[in-house]
Amino acid sequence: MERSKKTFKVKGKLIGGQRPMICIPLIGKNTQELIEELDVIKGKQPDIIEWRADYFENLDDESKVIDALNKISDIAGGVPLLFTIRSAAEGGQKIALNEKDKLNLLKLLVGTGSIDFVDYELDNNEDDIKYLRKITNNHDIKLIFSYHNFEQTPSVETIFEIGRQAENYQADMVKISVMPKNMDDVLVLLEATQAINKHIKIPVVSISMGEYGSISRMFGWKFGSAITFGIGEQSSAPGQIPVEDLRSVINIIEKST
Ligand SMILES: O=C1C[C@@](O)(C(=O)O)C[C@@H](O)[C@@H]1O
Repeated sequence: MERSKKTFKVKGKLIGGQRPMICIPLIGKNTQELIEELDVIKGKQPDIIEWRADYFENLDDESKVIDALNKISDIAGGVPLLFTIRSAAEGGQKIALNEKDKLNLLKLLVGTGSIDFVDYELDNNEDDIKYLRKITNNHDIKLIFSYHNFEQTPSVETIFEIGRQAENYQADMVKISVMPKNMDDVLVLLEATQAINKHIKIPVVSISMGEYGSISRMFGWKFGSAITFGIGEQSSAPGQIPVEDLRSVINIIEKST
């Protein structure tokens, strides 16, 4: 496979290399739930843990967020932490913060040194995207620009352009998660993944969601997807499969190819 893209390491984990990283999302709504979830998840040895903070019921209370983050970071130990407040428009929970509050919170968290990556939707305002790139760069935190479509799978060309847009905004990676209506759509996502992997210089994470798409979570990495999301305790998106199954399939494919 042609590989002109940049890879990078976070806490010793190679992102964008030959083997996909397994990420487990945390979706607890309070600190206690997060700790319990994390205890289970830690035992499953994820490469990355994602805190989907849009599920956290006290997101509008900075001290509670910092307290939860400190606890998560302590328990996670050396496992890289991805911080995501998924927007409601792209499948996240409704939150009490407006975009300005959200950016202020992100600025605060980026300065703590406890998170390794931030995910932010490409659909956001251009000034906000550039601002977030600036503050994450200042703290050497990796930034993922993402796109989610729970309705359909856009064309290969449109998905490719999303990758290009993220690269132009100087993302460290691009994440694209789309809903297929049939297996043709799954192929569209895989073809676009391969094109981005070949021609765009940042690692791509791609997901075809739902029942049709769940196979993309198992072998999308062979087409260039750098991270796959699996269920540790609870699913955070349609079509996710348990991490144990994901790891078995990846091992089998790796052994036989
Ligand atoms: O963007 C993604 C991908 C995802 O939506 C999935 O389909 O596995 C799961 C989310 O938690 C994560 O933020």
